[in-house]
Amino acid sequence: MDETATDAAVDAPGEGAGPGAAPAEADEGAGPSAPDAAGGDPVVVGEGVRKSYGDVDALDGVDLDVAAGEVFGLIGPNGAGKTTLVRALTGTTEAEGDLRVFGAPPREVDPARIGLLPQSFDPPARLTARELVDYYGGLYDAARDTESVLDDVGMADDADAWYETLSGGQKRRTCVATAVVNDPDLLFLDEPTTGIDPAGRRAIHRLIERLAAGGTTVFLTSHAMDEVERLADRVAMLRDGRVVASGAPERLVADHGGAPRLDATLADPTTEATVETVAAGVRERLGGEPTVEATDDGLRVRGVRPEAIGDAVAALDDAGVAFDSLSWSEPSLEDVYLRLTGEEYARRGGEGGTAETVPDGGGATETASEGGDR
Ligand SMILES: Nc1ncnc2c1ncn2[C@@H]1O[C@H](COP(=O)(O)OP(=O)(O)OP(=O)(O)O)[C@@H](O)[C@H]1O
Repeated sequence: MDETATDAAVDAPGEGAGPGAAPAEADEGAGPSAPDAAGGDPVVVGEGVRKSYGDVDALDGVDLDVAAGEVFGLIGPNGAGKTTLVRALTGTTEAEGDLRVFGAPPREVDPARIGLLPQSFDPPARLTARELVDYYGGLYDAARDTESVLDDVGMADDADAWYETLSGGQKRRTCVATAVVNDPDLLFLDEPTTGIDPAGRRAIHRLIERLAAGGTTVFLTSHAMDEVERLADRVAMLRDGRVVASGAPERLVADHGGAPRLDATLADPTTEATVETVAAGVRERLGGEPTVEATDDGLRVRGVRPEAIGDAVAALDDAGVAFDSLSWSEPSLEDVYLRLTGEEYARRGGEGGTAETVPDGGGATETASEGGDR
Protein backbone atom coordinates (compact mmCIF):
# COMPACT_ATOMS: atom_id res chain seq x y z
CA MET A 1 0.00 0.00 0.00
CA ASP A 2 1.22 3.43 -0.89
CA GLU A 3 2.05 5.52 2.16
CA THR A 4 0.71 8.64 0.54
CA ALA A 5 -2.72 7.12 0.83
CA THR A 6 -2.76 6.88 4.59
CA ASP A 7 -4.48 10.12 5.46
CA ALA A 8 -8.21 10.29 5.71
CA ALA A 9 -10.36 13.15 4.63
CA VAL A 10 -13.84 13.57 6.01
CA ASP A 11 -16.45 15.94 4.74
CA ALA A 12 -19.18 16.98 7.08
CA PRO A 13 -22.54 15.62 5.95
CA GLY A 14 -24.39 18.12 3.87
CA GLU A 15 -21.35 19.95 2.61
CA GLY A 16 -21.23 17.81 -0.46
CA ALA A 17 -17.51 17.74 -1.12
CA GLY A 18 -16.03 14.50 -2.35
CA PRO A 19 -12.60 13.00 -1.90
CA GLY A 20 -10.86 15.10 -4.46
CA ALA A 21 -12.87 18.27 -3.96
CA ALA A 22 -11.33 20.01 -1.00
CA PRO A 23 -7.80 18.85 -0.34
CA ALA A 24 -6.99 22.11 1.42
CA GLU A 25 -9.51 21.24 4.12
CA ALA A 26 -8.28 17.71 4.63
CA ASP A 27 -5.99 16.70 7.47
CA GLU A 28 -2.51 18.05 7.08
CA GLY A 29 -0.72 16.12 4.41
CA ALA A 30 -3.90 14.35 3.53
CA GLY A 31 -4.04 12.66 0.21
CA PRO A 32 -7.66 11.96 -0.66
CA SER A 33 -6.71 11.61 -4.28
CA ALA A 34 -5.49 8.40 -5.74
CA PRO A 35 -1.84 7.72 -5.09
CA ASP A 36 0.17 6.73 -8.08
CA ALA A 37 3.75 6.01 -7.38
CA ALA A 38 4.48 5.80 -11.07
CA GLY A 39 3.00 9.25 -11.57
CA GLY A 40 0.54 7.90 -14.12
CA ASP A 41 -2.97 9.11 -14.69
CA PRO A 42 -5.69 7.69 -12.45
CA VAL A 43 -7.58 4.80 -14.00
CA VAL A 44 -10.93 6.12 -12.81
CA VAL A 45 -11.85 9.76 -12.39
CA GLY A 46 -15.19 11.23 -11.41
CA GLU A 47 -15.76 14.94 -10.91
CA GLY A 48 -19.08 16.39 -9.90
CA VAL A 49 -20.93 13.22 -10.82
CA ARG A 50 -24.70 13.62 -10.54
CA LYS A 51 -27.58 11.33 -11.28
CA SER A 52 -31.22 11.84 -10.38
CA TYR A 53 -34.20 9.56 -10.63
CA GLY A 54 -37.15 11.91 -10.45
CA ASP A 55 -36.87 13.66 -7.09
CA VAL A 56 -34.17 11.28 -5.85
CA ASP A 57 -30.59 12.51 -6.15
CA ALA A 58 -28.88 9.14 -6.33
CA LEU A 59 -25.52 10.86 -6.92
CA ASP A 60 -25.19 14.42 -5.73
CA GLY A 61 -21.76 15.63 -6.82
CA VAL A 62 -19.34 12.75 -6.37
CA ASP A 63 -15.62 13.30 -6.84
CA LEU A 64 -13.19 10.41 -6.79
CA ASP A 65 -10.17 8.98 -8.46
CA VAL A 66 -8.64 5.55 -8.42
CA ALA A 67 -5.04 4.74 -9.26
CA ALA A 68 -3.78 1.85 -11.34
CA GLY A 69 -3.44 -1.31 -9.31
CA GLU A 70 -5.38 0.09 -6.39
CA VAL A 71 -8.18 -1.74 -4.61
CA PHE A 72 -10.71 0.99 -4.03
CA GLY A 73 -13.54 0.23 -1.61
CA LEU A 74 -16.91 1.94 -1.93
CA ILE A 75 -19.13 1.67 1.11
CA GLY A 76 -22.35 3.24 2.28
CA PRO A 77 -25.87 2.44 3.46
CA ASN A 78 -28.58 0.96 1.26
CA GLY A 79 -29.66 3.59 -1.21
CA ALA A 80 -26.48 5.68 -0.80
CA GLY A 81 -25.79 5.57 -4.54
CA LYS A 82 -23.07 2.90 -4.79
CA THR A 83 -24.65 0.84 -7.55
CA THR A 84 -25.61 3.99 -9.42
CA LEU A 85 -21.99 5.12 -9.29
CA VAL A 86 -20.76 1.76 -10.56
CA ARG A 87 -23.32 1.91 -13.35
CA ALA A 88 -22.24 5.43 -14.27
CA LEU A 89 -18.57 4.42 -14.31
CA THR A 90 -19.27 1.38 -16.47
CA GLY A 91 -21.45 3.30 -18.89
CA THR A 92 -24.56 1.30 -18.05
CA THR A 93 -26.35 4.47 -17.03
CA GLU A 94 -25.92 8.09 -18.06
CA ALA A 95 -24.80 10.59 -15.42
CA GLU A 96 -23.87 14.26 -15.39
CA GLY A 97 -20.38 15.42 -14.56
CA ASP A 98 -16.97 14.38 -15.71
CA LEU A 99 -16.40 10.63 -15.77
CA ARG A 100 -13.29 9.12 -17.23
CA VAL A 101 -12.06 5.57 -17.27
CA PHE A 102 -8.63 5.06 -18.75
CA GLY A 103 -8.92 8.68 -19.81
CA ALA A 104 -12.08 8.14 -21.88
CA PRO A 105 -15.83 8.43 -21.29
CA PRO A 106 -17.02 5.11 -19.84
CA ARG A 107 -18.95 4.10 -22.94
CA GLU A 108 -15.86 4.50 -25.12
CA VAL A 109 -13.64 2.20 -23.10
CA ASP A 110 -12.64 -1.09 -24.70
CA PRO A 111 -14.89 -3.68 -22.97
CA ALA A 112 -12.02 -6.14 -22.99
CA ARG A 113 -10.28 -3.97 -20.38
CA ILE A 114 -13.26 -4.00 -18.01
CA GLY A 115 -14.67 -6.72 -15.78
CA LEU A 116 -18.05 -6.08 -14.22
CA LEU A 117 -19.88 -8.07 -11.61
CA PRO A 118 -23.17 -6.21 -11.18
CA GLN A 119 -25.13 -6.42 -7.97
CA SER A 120 -27.86 -8.34 -9.79
CA PHE A 121 -26.81 -10.64 -12.57
CA ASP A 122 -28.92 -13.37 -14.15
CA PRO A 123 -26.91 -15.38 -16.65
CA PRO A 124 -28.62 -18.06 -18.75
CA ALA A 125 -29.91 -20.61 -16.25
CA ARG A 126 -29.66 -23.71 -18.46
CA LEU A 127 -25.92 -23.52 -18.86
CA THR A 128 -23.46 -25.13 -16.53
CA ALA A 129 -20.96 -23.06 -14.60
CA ARG A 130 -18.24 -24.22 -16.99
CA GLU A 131 -20.34 -23.37 -20.06
CA LEU A 132 -21.07 -19.93 -18.65
CA VAL A 133 -17.42 -19.14 -18.09
CA ASP A 134 -16.66 -20.47 -21.58
CA TYR A 135 -19.49 -18.41 -23.03
CA TYR A 136 -18.42 -15.13 -21.43
CA GLY A 137 -14.78 -15.83 -22.20
CA GLY A 138 -15.77 -16.41 -25.83
CA LEU A 139 -16.98 -12.80 -26.07
CA TYR A 140 -13.36 -11.63 -25.98
CA ASP A 141 -10.46 -12.10 -28.36
CA ALA A 142 -8.35 -13.38 -25.49
CA ALA A 143 -9.68 -14.97 -22.34
CA ARG A 144 -8.29 -16.85 -19.39
CA ASP A 145 -8.40 -20.59 -19.22
CA THR A 146 -11.86 -21.61 -18.01
CA GLU A 147 -10.62 -24.28 -15.63
CA SER A 148 -8.25 -21.95 -13.82
CA VAL A 149 -10.97 -19.33 -13.44
CA LEU A 150 -13.37 -21.92 -12.03
CA ASP A 151 -10.64 -23.03 -9.68
CA ASP A 152 -10.02 -19.44 -8.56
CA VAL A 153 -13.57 -19.09 -7.32
CA GLY A 154 -13.84 -22.59 -5.86
CA MET A 155 -16.23 -23.91 -8.51
CA ALA A 156 -14.07 -26.59 -10.09
CA ASP A 157 -16.00 -29.41 -8.39
CA ASP A 158 -19.44 -28.08 -9.30
CA ALA A 159 -18.66 -26.86 -12.78
CA ASP A 160 -21.00 -29.27 -14.56
CA ALA A 161 -24.17 -28.30 -12.72
CA TRP A 162 -26.70 -26.09 -14.43
CA TYR A 163 -26.60 -22.55 -13.13
CA GLU A 164 -30.23 -22.77 -12.03
CA THR A 165 -29.47 -25.73 -9.79
CA LEU A 166 -26.57 -24.06 -7.99
CA SER A 167 -26.90 -22.66 -4.48
CA GLY A 168 -26.95 -18.90 -4.03
CA GLY A 169 -23.29 -18.82 -3.05
CA GLN A 170 -22.27 -21.10 -5.93
CA LYS A 171 -24.16 -18.85 -8.32
CA ARG A 172 -22.34 -15.80 -7.00
CA ARG A 173 -18.98 -17.54 -7.32
CA THR A 174 -19.82 -18.41 -10.92
CA CYS A 175 -20.77 -14.79 -11.60
CA VAL A 176 -17.43 -13.66 -10.18
CA ALA A 177 -15.74 -16.11 -12.55
CA THR A 178 -17.54 -14.61 -15.55
CA ALA A 179 -16.41 -11.13 -14.48
CA VAL A 180 -12.73 -12.02 -14.40
CA VAL A 181 -12.54 -14.41 -17.35
CA ASN A 182 -11.31 -11.64 -19.69
CA ASP A 183 -8.45 -10.83 -17.28
CA PRO A 184 -9.57 -7.19 -17.04
CA ASP A 185 -7.36 -4.21 -16.29
CA LEU A 186 -10.18 -2.70 -14.24
CA LEU A 187 -12.59 -4.88 -12.32
CA PHE A 188 -15.84 -3.60 -10.82
CA LEU A 189 -17.20 -5.90 -8.16
CA ASP A 190 -20.56 -4.88 -6.71
CA GLU A 191 -21.03 -6.92 -3.54
CA PRO A 192 -19.08 -9.94 -4.82
CA THR A 193 -19.37 -12.13 -1.74
CA THR A 194 -23.04 -11.73 -0.90
CA GLY A 195 -24.37 -15.17 0.02
CA ILE A 196 -20.97 -16.84 -0.21
CA ASP A 197 -19.84 -18.99 2.70
CA PRO A 198 -16.68 -18.16 4.68
CA ALA A 199 -14.41 -20.50 2.71
CA GLY A 200 -15.74 -19.10 -0.55
CA ARG A 201 -15.27 -15.54 0.69
CA ARG A 202 -11.65 -16.34 1.42
CA ALA A 203 -11.23 -17.73 -2.07
CA ILE A 204 -12.70 -14.54 -3.55
CA HIS A 205 -10.52 -12.39 -1.28
CA ARG A 206 -7.42 -14.26 -2.36
CA LEU A 207 -8.45 -13.83 -5.98
CA ILE A 208 -8.87 -10.06 -5.51
CA GLU A 209 -5.50 -9.85 -3.78
CA ARG A 210 -3.84 -11.80 -6.56
CA LEU A 211 -5.43 -9.70 -9.26
CA ALA A 212 -4.41 -6.47 -7.53
CA ALA A 213 -0.87 -7.76 -7.03
CA GLY A 214 -0.79 -8.43 -10.76
CA GLY A 215 -1.75 -4.83 -11.53
CA THR A 216 -5.53 -5.07 -11.91
CA THR A 217 -7.39 -2.08 -10.53
CA VAL A 218 -10.32 -3.22 -8.41
CA PHE A 219 -13.37 -1.12 -7.62
CA LEU A 220 -15.03 -3.00 -4.79
CA THR A 221 -18.50 -2.24 -3.45
CA SER A 222 -19.43 -4.13 -0.34
CA HIS A 223 -21.44 -4.06 2.86
CA ALA A 224 -18.93 -6.43 4.47
CA MET A 225 -16.72 -3.99 6.34
CA ASP A 226 -14.19 -6.66 7.28
CA GLU A 227 -13.81 -7.45 3.59
CA VAL A 228 -13.26 -3.82 2.65
CA GLU A 229 -10.90 -3.23 5.56
CA ARG A 230 -8.86 -6.24 4.56
CA LEU A 231 -8.73 -5.62 0.83
CA ALA A 232 -9.00 -1.92 0.10
CA ASP A 233 -6.05 0.45 -0.20
CA ARG A 234 -8.48 3.33 0.05
CA VAL A 235 -12.12 3.64 0.87
CA ALA A 236 -14.80 6.18 0.01
CA MET A 237 -17.97 6.30 2.02
CA LEU A 238 -21.10 7.41 0.22
CA ARG A 239 -24.14 8.72 1.96
CA ASP A 240 -27.14 10.26 0.25
CA GLY A 241 -25.21 10.38 -3.02
CA ARG A 242 -22.21 12.19 -1.57
CA VAL A 243 -18.77 11.09 -0.47
CA VAL A 244 -18.65 11.86 3.25
CA ALA A 245 -15.26 10.30 4.00
CA SER A 246 -12.32 8.87 2.13
CA GLY A 247 -8.89 7.57 2.88
CA ALA A 248 -6.94 4.47 3.75
CA PRO A 249 -9.01 2.18 6.01
CA GLU A 250 -6.49 2.27 8.85
CA ARG A 251 -6.43 6.06 8.74
CA LEU A 252 -10.22 6.27 8.81
CA VAL A 253 -10.26 3.88 11.74
CA ALA A 254 -7.60 5.84 13.60
CA ASP A 255 -9.36 9.14 13.03
CA HIS A 256 -12.97 8.12 13.36
CA GLY A 257 -13.27 4.61 14.76
CA GLY A 258 -13.47 5.70 18.37
CA ALA A 259 -11.87 4.00 21.35
CA PRO A 260 -11.13 0.32 22.01
CA ARG A 261 -13.99 -1.36 23.79
CA LEU A 262 -14.80 -4.13 26.15
CA ASP A 263 -18.11 -5.90 25.45
CA ALA A 264 -19.80 -7.89 28.18
CA THR A 265 -22.67 -10.26 27.50
CA LEU A 266 -24.79 -10.10 30.61
CA ALA A 267 -26.77 -12.91 32.15
CA ASP A 268 -29.61 -10.51 33.08
CA PRO A 269 -31.25 -7.75 31.02
CA THR A 270 -29.32 -4.50 31.03
CA THR A 271 -31.12 -1.75 32.90
CA GLU A 272 -30.30 1.93 32.97
CA ALA A 273 -29.34 1.52 36.62
CA THR A 274 -26.84 -1.20 35.69
CA VAL A 275 -25.27 1.07 33.11
CA GLU A 276 -24.99 3.96 35.54
CA THR A 277 -23.53 1.83 38.32
CA VAL A 278 -20.93 0.29 36.02
CA ALA A 279 -20.14 3.70 34.54
CA ALA A 280 -19.44 5.10 38.01
CA GLY A 281 -17.27 2.07 38.82
CA VAL A 282 -15.16 2.23 35.66
CA ARG A 283 -14.62 5.96 36.10
CA GLU A 284 -13.39 5.33 39.62
CA ARG A 285 -11.12 2.43 38.72
CA LEU A 286 -9.89 3.50 35.28
CA GLY A 287 -9.97 7.28 35.61
CA GLY A 288 -10.30 9.34 32.46
CA GLU A 289 -13.54 9.30 30.58
CA PRO A 290 -14.42 5.71 29.67
CA THR A 291 -18.05 5.46 28.67
CA VAL A 292 -20.58 2.73 29.19
CA GLU A 293 -23.46 1.92 26.88
CA ALA A 294 -26.15 -0.71 26.75
CA THR A 295 -25.87 -3.10 23.81
CA ASP A 296 -28.31 -5.66 22.45
CA ASP A 297 -27.13 -8.28 24.91
CA GLY A 298 -25.16 -6.50 27.58
CA LEU A 299 -22.78 -3.62 28.05
CA ARG A 300 -20.03 -1.91 26.13
CA VAL A 301 -17.27 -0.05 27.96
CA ARG A 302 -15.33 2.21 25.61
CA GLY A 303 -11.90 3.59 26.19
CA VAL A 304 -10.46 0.46 27.83
CA ARG A 305 -6.80 -0.07 26.94
CA PRO A 306 -5.61 -3.71 27.09
CA GLU A 307 -3.75 -3.12 30.35
CA ALA A 308 -6.95 -1.82 31.96
CA ILE A 309 -9.16 -4.79 31.10
CA GLY A 310 -8.66 -6.26 34.58
CA ASP A 311 -9.81 -3.01 36.19
CA ALA A 312 -12.87 -2.86 33.97
CA VAL A 313 -13.78 -6.43 34.93
CA ALA A 314 -13.30 -5.52 38.58
CA ALA A 315 -15.72 -2.62 38.07
CA LEU A 316 -18.31 -5.08 36.76
CA ASP A 317 -17.75 -7.27 39.81
CA ASP A 318 -18.02 -4.25 42.12
CA ALA A 319 -21.38 -3.46 40.54
CA GLY A 320 -22.56 -7.04 41.08
CA VAL A 321 -22.97 -7.54 37.33
CA ALA A 322 -22.81 -11.18 36.24
CA PHE A 323 -21.52 -11.65 32.71
CA ASP A 324 -21.56 -14.67 30.44
CA SER A 325 -18.72 -13.57 28.21
CA LEU A 326 -16.29 -10.74 27.61
CA SER A 327 -14.56 -9.59 24.47
CA TRP A 328 -12.16 -6.73 23.88
CA SER A 329 -11.56 -5.19 20.49
CA GLU A 330 -9.91 -2.34 18.70
CA PRO A 331 -12.18 -0.13 16.60
CA SER A 332 -12.71 -1.26 13.03
CA LEU A 333 -13.98 0.10 9.74
CA GLU A 334 -17.44 -1.02 10.82
CA ASP A 335 -17.25 1.45 13.71
CA VAL A 336 -16.24 4.19 11.30
CA TYR A 337 -19.15 3.25 9.07
CA LEU A 338 -21.66 3.25 11.90
CA ARG A 339 -20.43 6.55 13.25
CA LEU A 340 -20.18 8.41 9.96
CA THR A 341 -23.50 7.19 8.63
CA GLY A 342 -25.22 7.98 11.91
CA GLU A 343 -26.60 4.45 12.04
CA GLU A 344 -25.08 3.73 15.41
CA TYR A 345 -26.90 6.65 16.97
CA ALA A 346 -30.16 5.81 15.24
CA ARG A 347 -30.06 2.21 16.48
CA ARG A 348 -29.17 3.00 20.03
CA GLY A 349 -31.58 5.92 20.11
CA GLY A 350 -34.31 3.51 19.07
CA GLU A 351 -33.50 1.23 21.96
CA GLY A 352 -33.24 4.08 24.39
CA GLY A 353 -30.41 2.21 26.07
CA THR A 354 -27.53 4.70 26.01
CA ALA A 355 -26.69 6.09 29.39
CA GLU A 356 -23.45 7.84 28.48
CA THR A 357 -22.51 9.94 25.54
CA VAL A 358 -20.82 8.18 22.66
CA PRO A 359 -17.20 9.28 22.77
CA ASP A 360 -15.81 11.76 20.32
CA GLY A 361 -13.73 10.07 17.69
CA GLY A 362 -12.23 13.33 16.56
CA GLY A 363 -14.03 13.31 13.23
CA ALA A 364 -15.81 16.13 11.50
CA THR A 365 -18.85 13.94 11.05
CA GLU A 366 -19.89 13.64 14.66
CA THR A 367 -23.06 15.46 13.70
CA ALA A 368 -23.98 12.66 11.28
CA SER A 369 -27.73 12.38 11.29
CA GLU A 370 -30.01 9.65 9.97
CA GLY A 371 -28.50 6.90 7.87
CA GLY A 372 -29.56 6.70 4.27
CA ASP A 373 -31.67 3.57 4.43
CA ARG A 374 -34.44 3.31 1.98
N1 LIG B 1 -33.67 2.72 -11.79
C1 LIG B 1 -33.99 3.48 -10.74
N2 LIG B 1 -35.15 4.18 -10.75
C2 LIG B 1 -35.47 4.96 -9.70
N3 LIG B 1 -34.71 5.13 -8.61
C3 LIG B 1 -33.55 4.46 -8.56
C4 LIG B 1 -33.13 3.61 -9.62
N4 LIG B 1 -31.93 3.09 -9.30
C5 LIG B 1 -31.63 3.58 -8.09
N5 LIG B 1 -32.59 4.41 -7.65
C6 LIG B 1 -32.57 5.16 -6.38
O1 LIG B 1 -31.33 5.81 -6.29
C7 LIG B 1 -30.84 5.74 -4.96
C8 LIG B 1 -29.48 5.06 -4.95
O2 LIG B 1 -29.67 3.71 -5.31
P1 LIG B 1 -28.44 2.70 -5.45
O3 LIG B 1 -28.98 1.40 -5.96
O4 LIG B 1 -27.38 3.34 -6.24
O5 LIG B 1 -27.97 2.57 -3.95
P2 LIG B 1 -26.91 1.56 -3.30
O6 LIG B 1 -26.00 2.37 -2.48
O7 LIG B 1 -26.32 0.71 -4.37
O8 LIG B 1 -27.86 0.69 -2.39
P3 LIG B 1 -27.71 -0.85 -1.90
O9 LIG B 1 -26.67 -0.86 -0.84
O10 LIG B 1 -29.06 -1.15 -1.36
O11 LIG B 1 -27.36 -1.68 -3.09
C9 LIG B 1 -31.90 5.02 -4.15
O12 LIG B 1 -32.73 5.98 -3.54
C10 LIG B 1 -32.66 4.24 -5.20
O13 LIG B 1 -34.00 4.04 -4.81
